[in-house]
Amino acid sequence: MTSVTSAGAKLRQAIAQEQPLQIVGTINAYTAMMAERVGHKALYLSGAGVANASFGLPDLGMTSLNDVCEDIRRITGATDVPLLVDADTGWGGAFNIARTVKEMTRAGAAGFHIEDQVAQKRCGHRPNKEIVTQGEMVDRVKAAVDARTDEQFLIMARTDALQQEGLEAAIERAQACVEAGADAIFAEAVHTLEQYQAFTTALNVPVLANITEFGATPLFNKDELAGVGVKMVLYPLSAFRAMNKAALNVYENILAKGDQKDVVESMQTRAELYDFLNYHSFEEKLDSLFKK
Ligand SMILES: C[C@](O)(C(=O)O)[C@H](CC(=O)O)C(=O)O
Ligand SMILES: [Mg+2]
Repeated sequence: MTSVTSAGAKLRQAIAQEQPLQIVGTINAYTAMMAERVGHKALYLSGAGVANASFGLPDLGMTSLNDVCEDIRRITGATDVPLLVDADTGWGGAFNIARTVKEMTRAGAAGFHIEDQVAQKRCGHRPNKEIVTQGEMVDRVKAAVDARTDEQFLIMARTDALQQEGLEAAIERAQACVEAGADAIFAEAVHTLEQYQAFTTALNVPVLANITEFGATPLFNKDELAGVGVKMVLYPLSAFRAMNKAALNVYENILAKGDQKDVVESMQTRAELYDFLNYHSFEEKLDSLFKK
């Protein structure tokens, strides 16, 4: 096996090895550690996740490059698994996109996806999205490819064109992005396996399926997606949604009952928490460094 050095190289290797590669959203460093421990080979930092979880904001292009880089650093500082990052629209013109590539690489990201929505973007599964021209999207990709400091950093082009312009136009955009140097394609808000098949047949780079809940895409199984040539399956906010529901239940219970006895069963124990954190090895280090 060739030696793997950069985060980008690790992500490319994972895409080549896993069929398809499952990429799970991790909202913070600790959930990333749990995902790593149970065996996930690729992690994801969601733009919606940064906005919702870190800032209490909707996913409408209100967070900045620095906001996202802070969360990247926290996750890549705690795990060795490659992290794919949501770069939304790249936050501006060619030079801004170049900074996005460089800063995300410095923060430890393995790759990003950049999309063809207008700056005032929306969640990909909401109605009334607006997209930039194919030419402008191709320029975004070119700027990203040109700015790479780690040649293995994965540049994934996301197209939101299916909703407004239909399948053929979306595929044509994706092809233009590949010609401009995109390493992979994120086909957003796809409805059927046949549509995924059309993307994968037309493209000679890996295609990602975004299997986000309560959206436009049915919850296809990874084997169904592999069957139509999809190489990466994304679960951007699945754990976040589950965490939110669990937390809400705890808050409501404490208020209603005056204690948390009824919800303790739903909690991760202190021992489990410490295990994922390698807490005891830190304590042992303290003991050996500062023996009384
Ligand atoms: C993948 C996504 O871009 C994200 O920010 O996680 C979102 C996910 C979601 O809102 O469910 C998107 O698909 O736009
Ligand atoms: Mg997003």
